[in-house]
Amino acid sequence: MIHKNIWIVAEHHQDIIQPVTKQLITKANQIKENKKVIVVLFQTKEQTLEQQLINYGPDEIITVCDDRLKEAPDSLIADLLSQLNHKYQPNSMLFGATVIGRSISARLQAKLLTGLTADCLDLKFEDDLLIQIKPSYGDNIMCEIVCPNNFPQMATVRPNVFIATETQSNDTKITIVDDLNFKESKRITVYEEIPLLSKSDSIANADRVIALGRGISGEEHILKANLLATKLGAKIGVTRPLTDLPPFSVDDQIGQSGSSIAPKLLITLGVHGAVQFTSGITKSHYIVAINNNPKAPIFDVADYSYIGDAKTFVEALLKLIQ
Ligand SMILES: Cc1cc2nc3c(=O)[nH]c(=O)nc-3n(C[C@H](O)[C@H](O)[C@H](O)COP(=O)(O)OP(=O)(O)OC[C@H]3O[C@@H](n4cnc5c(N)ncnc54)[C@H](O)[C@@H]3O)c2cc1C
Repeated sequence: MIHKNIWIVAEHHQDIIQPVTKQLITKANQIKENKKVIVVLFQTKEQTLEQQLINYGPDEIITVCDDRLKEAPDSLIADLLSQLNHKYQPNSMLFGATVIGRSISARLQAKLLTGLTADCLDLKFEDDLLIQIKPSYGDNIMCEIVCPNNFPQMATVRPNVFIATETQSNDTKITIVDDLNFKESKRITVYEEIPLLSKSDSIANADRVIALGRGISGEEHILKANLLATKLGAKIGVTRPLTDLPPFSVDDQIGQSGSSIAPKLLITLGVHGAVQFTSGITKSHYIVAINNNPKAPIFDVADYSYIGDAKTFVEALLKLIQ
């Protein structure tokens, strides 16, 4: 079926399919209408990562199993995807907006001379047209981008803007492709693989998060908030102004230009609630907001509110749970 299928390019590290791939499968299943959701999986012969994908109910997995993929640079993966695209002609191709997803998708888009929307926060279809929704104009508006004249329609999507849901379905078709042309490129030799512990992954996947804003900056208060986080088993995230303060960096930032989080419990301390921050916390289950300004917009999204001094609140809570 030409231009009818939604492709998701699977990302995996150390034999683990990344959460963004599962999130994209769930989202694609929700919006697919009459299209099929197909995951493209590149793996070595000893890897068997299909089951981790089947749990999320794609209609089909197209897998390329080849030991040359172990050391494949992003340019080779883009070339293989280009060959697959010419063979199957999908409607759209989705990637995680990760370092790898961004690198491969941009290379592929240049080869295929089609459009690519980076960093989408939402997707929907109008018939076969993929509506790619992302912030624009300094993140002040959400705009809808379409690519009506070229296929595939390509987008990268920020991790954690969708929730991955496992399904019971067991009828995923597996298609093995073994006739691709691997262009010789021996530019990379992998000697060892060490997992990179990214702080942004850890707040994005944390069950409990304490978010610090400008209303609680100051070394002593940050130390106390850290102590509270340790006691609650929470990770610390920050608003953008605090990324300029040691020990924080952009890796710790929550919001539109930082990480989207989905914890069961989020406590915000001295956070105003600018839309650029709140757009990254919409998937939180319970939000407890502490701010000394009763008109702070953070209270509009909070389940529980405390109007008062965030430092006093932290000290009182520390006494309660010691
Ligand atoms: C293009 C763009 C992208 C952006 N992306 C992001 C992003 O991803 N994430 C992000 O966070 N921001 C982002 N911003 C910045 C955002 O607009 C806000 O400026 C920022 O979120 C404000 O951070 P804040 O709430 O810590 O600080 P402030 O706005 O200064 O708010 C501090 C709050 O603390 C309260 N307060 C003060 N003292 C106390 C106290 N003792 N106890 C309790 N409360 C107190 C104040 O009442 C106030 O509400 C972006 C901005 C732009 C233009």
